[in-house]
Amino acid sequence: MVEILSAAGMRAREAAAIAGGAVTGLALMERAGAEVVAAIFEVWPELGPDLARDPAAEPRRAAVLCGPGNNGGDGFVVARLLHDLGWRVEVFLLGDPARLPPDARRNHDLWAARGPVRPYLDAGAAGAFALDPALWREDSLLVDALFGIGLTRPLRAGLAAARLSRDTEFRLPQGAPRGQVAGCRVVAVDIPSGLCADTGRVLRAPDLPTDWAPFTADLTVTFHAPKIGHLTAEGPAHCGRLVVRPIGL
Ligand SMILES: NC(=O)C1=CN([C@@H]2O[C@H](COP(=O)(O)OP(=O)(O)OC[C@H]3O[C@@H](n4cnc5c(N)ncnc54)[C@H](O)[C@@H]3O)[C@@H](O)[C@H]2O)[C@@H](O)CC1
Ligand SMILES: [K+]
Repeated sequence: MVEILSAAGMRAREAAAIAGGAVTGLALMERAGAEVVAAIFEVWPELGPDLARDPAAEPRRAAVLCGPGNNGGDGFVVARLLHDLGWRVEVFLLGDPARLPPDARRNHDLWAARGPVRPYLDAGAAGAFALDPALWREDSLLVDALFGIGLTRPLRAGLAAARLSRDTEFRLPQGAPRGQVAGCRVVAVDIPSGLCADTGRVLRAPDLPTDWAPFTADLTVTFHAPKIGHLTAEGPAHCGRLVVRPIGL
């Protein structure tokens, strides 16, 4: 029988493994990020490390959106691994690096030795996350690592920022279209940000525009077991292809 977990159930698994000394949180995060990258290449082998690729060819591109918790930490791992495979990676952080939890902070710092961390939102600005649509292609990746199973409060308008899905425009929070990103592939780390892992519903604050939706992923890579939110309510419409990968729990 397939095991389906709540957020609390997943946390209990992780906590038991860490408390039993079988693994550290940092090792779990490294595995989670590595499994996301492995799943990307498994689902889209045409994106995989290709030693025969023309060294003069333009590198593939990824934008990684990292949130303020350990989901963001997974994102920093993904960014580092793709970078080290020769991808051109842009990283955006929602929040203050100094307030990241320790494992996420460690992976932030490992990334920061490789490239800049740009703000996902600018104080007072409509939104800092913006990519030049001309540079984004069908083999580019947008990695959504803003929130995972730790999304506990309703999303407010200011945080909802850009919405992006394949073949649609991406928008700033106020809804102004910013351009087309033709065919860019969207990968959600653990769960598309904005969905509650226990209900599959978007956690909406009253000020969230009614037409706002979480990133619609082409691929969602979750860890150990599917969560209730992947399979119910608004979950299936936002997850795209759901891949469950082991992380050693
Ligand atoms: N050891 C671990 O706990 C592991 C966690 N992993 C990853 O970590 C994730 C869980 O990490 P966390 O528990 O840190 O949770 P998240 O990273 O999902 O989110 C928590 C952060 O989001 C903030 N937040 C919650 N709701 C918000 C809202 N509406 N608006 C703004 N901010 C909000 C919280 O204040 C907190 O800073 C998993 O989904 C998975 O991706 C994996 O790395 C495997 C190991
Ligand atoms: K996510």
